[in-house]
Amino acid sequence: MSIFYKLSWFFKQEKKRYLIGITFLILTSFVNLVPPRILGLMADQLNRGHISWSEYTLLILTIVIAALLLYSFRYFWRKQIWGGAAKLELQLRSKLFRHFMEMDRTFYQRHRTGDLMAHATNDVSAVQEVAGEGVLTLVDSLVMGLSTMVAMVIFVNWRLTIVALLPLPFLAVGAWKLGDKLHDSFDKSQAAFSRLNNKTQESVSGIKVIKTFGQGKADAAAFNAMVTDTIQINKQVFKWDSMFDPLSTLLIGLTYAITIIYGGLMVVNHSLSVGQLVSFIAYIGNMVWPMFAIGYLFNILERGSASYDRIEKLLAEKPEITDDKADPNLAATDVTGDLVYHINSFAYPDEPNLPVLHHINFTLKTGQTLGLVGKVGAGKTSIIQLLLREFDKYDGQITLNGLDIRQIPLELLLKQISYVPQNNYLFSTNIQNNISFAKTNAQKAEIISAAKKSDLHEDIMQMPRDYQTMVGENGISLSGGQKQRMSIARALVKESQILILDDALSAVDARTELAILKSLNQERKDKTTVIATHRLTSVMHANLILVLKDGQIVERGTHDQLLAAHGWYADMWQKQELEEKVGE
Ligand SMILES: Nc1ncnc2c1ncn2[C@@H]1O[C@H](COP(=O)(O)OP(=O)(O)OP(=O)(O)O)[C@@H](O)[C@H]1O
Repeated sequence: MSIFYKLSWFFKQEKKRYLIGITFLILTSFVNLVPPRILGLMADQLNRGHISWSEYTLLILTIVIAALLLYSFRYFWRKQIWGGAAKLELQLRSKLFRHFMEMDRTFYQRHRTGDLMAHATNDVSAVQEVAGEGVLTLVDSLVMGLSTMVAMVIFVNWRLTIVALLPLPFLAVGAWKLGDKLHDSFDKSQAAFSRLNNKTQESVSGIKVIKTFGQGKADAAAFNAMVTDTIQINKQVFKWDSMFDPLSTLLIGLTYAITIIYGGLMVVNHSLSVGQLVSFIAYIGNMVWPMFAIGYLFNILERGSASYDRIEKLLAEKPEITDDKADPNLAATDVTGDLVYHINSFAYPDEPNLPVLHHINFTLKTGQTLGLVGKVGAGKTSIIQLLLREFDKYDGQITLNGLDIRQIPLELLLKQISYVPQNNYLFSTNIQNNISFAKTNAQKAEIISAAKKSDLHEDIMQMPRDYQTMVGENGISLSGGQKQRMSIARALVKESQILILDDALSAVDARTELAILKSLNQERKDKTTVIATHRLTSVMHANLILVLKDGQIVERGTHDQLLAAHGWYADMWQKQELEEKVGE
C-alpha cells in the first residue's frame, strides 16, 4: 500500500478526476447488485406457477435500466481512472526523458542504454498500472466484494453465505502467489525479448561489418540460439499461466457445488426460496472478480512500488556538470574572445590516480587556428573534452574572454562551440534535417552553402532525392567520408565562434581535406578553430601547433618552427610526405 503514499502527489494533483472515477466505480458495484436480485424475484414468480405480467414487465424494465446505468457508469469510471493512469504515464515518461537529456557523460558510463530503456518502458508501465488497475482492483475488491456479501446475507441467508464462500479466499491466495510467479517469469520473458531486440538492432546496424568479415552464418546461428532461449523462457510463462486457470475453475466450481448442494437442501427444507437460490448463484458471479482482484492487487502494488523506487533513484541522480558556479547574466558577446588553457593536471573520474593531461598551457587568440597532433592516445581528445565541459574536475582552469568556462552557463558555452568528432551521429531522417539539426530554422540556401563548403553538395545532388534523401539509421546508406562531411556541414550551419574538428576528416582523401580546410579558412577568418588530427597537412597553416605525448606538450610552434626544430613533428612530416608521394 506504500505505493499509494508514494504517489500521493499525483492523486492530490488529480483529486477531482479520481473522486469522480471512484464514485462511479462504487455506483457500478451497487447497480451490479440489482440484476441477481431481479433474477431471483423472476424465478420465484415462475416457481409459483403463475406470472403477473405487470410485475414481470416491471422486473424486466428494472433490469434494462440497470444495464443502461451500468453502461454509462462504466464509461465514466473508465474514462476518469484509465485517463488518470495515462496522465501519470505521460508525466513519468517526460520527466525521465528530460532527465536523460540533462545528464552528462558519467551517467551514461554508469548505465547501459538497454537498462535506461527498460526503466523508461517497463517500470513506467508498472507504476501506471497502480494508478489504473491498482485503484480499480482496490475499490472493486472492497466495495463490490463487501456489498455483494451484504446483499447475500440480507436477501438470501447468512449461513449459506459463509459456507459457500469458504473456497474463495483460496482463490485470492492462489491469484497472489501464482500471479507473483507469473509476473517473475513474465519479467524474464520481457528481458529475453529485449535482448533479442538488442541483438537484432545490433546485427542490422553492424551488417556491413558482419558481411565483410564473413560472419553472416555465425551471426544467424547466434540469433537462433537466442530465439531458442527466449522460447524456453516463454514456456515458463505458459506453465504458470496454465496452472492458474484450472485452479480458479476448480475453486469457483467448488463454490457453485457447495451452493447447489447446501442451498438445494435449504430449498427442500423451505428455509430458502428457489428465487433466493437463483439470486445467490448470480451473486457468486459478482464475488469471483473481487477475490481475483485482491490477489492481483498485491502483485500490482508490489511491482509498482519496486518500479517507482527504481525510477526515483534514477531521477535523484544529479549531473556532475552543473551551472552552480555559472553567472546567468552572461550573454554570447561576453564569452567571445581569447581561449586560454592553464591545466596542471586532469584525470578521468574512473581513473583518478592516473592523470592523462599534465601542464597544458597555451593561448589562442580569437580568429586563430590551433592544431593538436601526436600519437594515438596522446591526449588530443581529452584537451577538447575539457573545453566542452564534459568533465569539470581538474587542477587548473580554461578561460574564454577571461572567464573560467565553469562560470559560463553550459548552454551558452555550448552554443559558442561546434564540435565535429570522428564518428558523429546521424539521425534516421533526410539529409536536409541532419544538416540543419543545430539550426532547425535554417534556410535551404544556408544548408546548400554549408554542404558546398564541406565538399558534399555534388555527392548530394547525385542521390535519388538530393537533400530529401533519407540517410538510414545512423547514416547507414552513406560512406564514411560522406558522413564526416555531413557532420562538418551540420557544424557550419550552426555558425559558432569556435569550431572543433576532432579527427573529423580521417575518412576523406588528403586532397578533399585540403579543399575543405581552405574554404573553412576563408569562411572563418575571425573565428577560432581547433583541429586535432593525425594528418599533419591539416594543421600546417595553423597559428599554433601543439605536439602531445603522454598527455604533455612536447613541442609547440608554427609549422615552419616545428620543422626547424627537427623533432617528432619534422620526422612525421617527412614520413607522411614520403607516403603521399609513394601513394601517388
Ligand atoms: N573516458 C575515459 N576514461 C578513462 N580514460 C580515458 C577515457 N577516454 C580516454 N582515456 C585515456 O586518456 C588517454 C588520452 O586519450 P585521448 O582520447 O585524449 O587521446 P587522443 O590523442 O585523442 O587519441 P586518438 O588519436 O586515438 O583519438 C588515453 O590513455 C586513453 O586511454
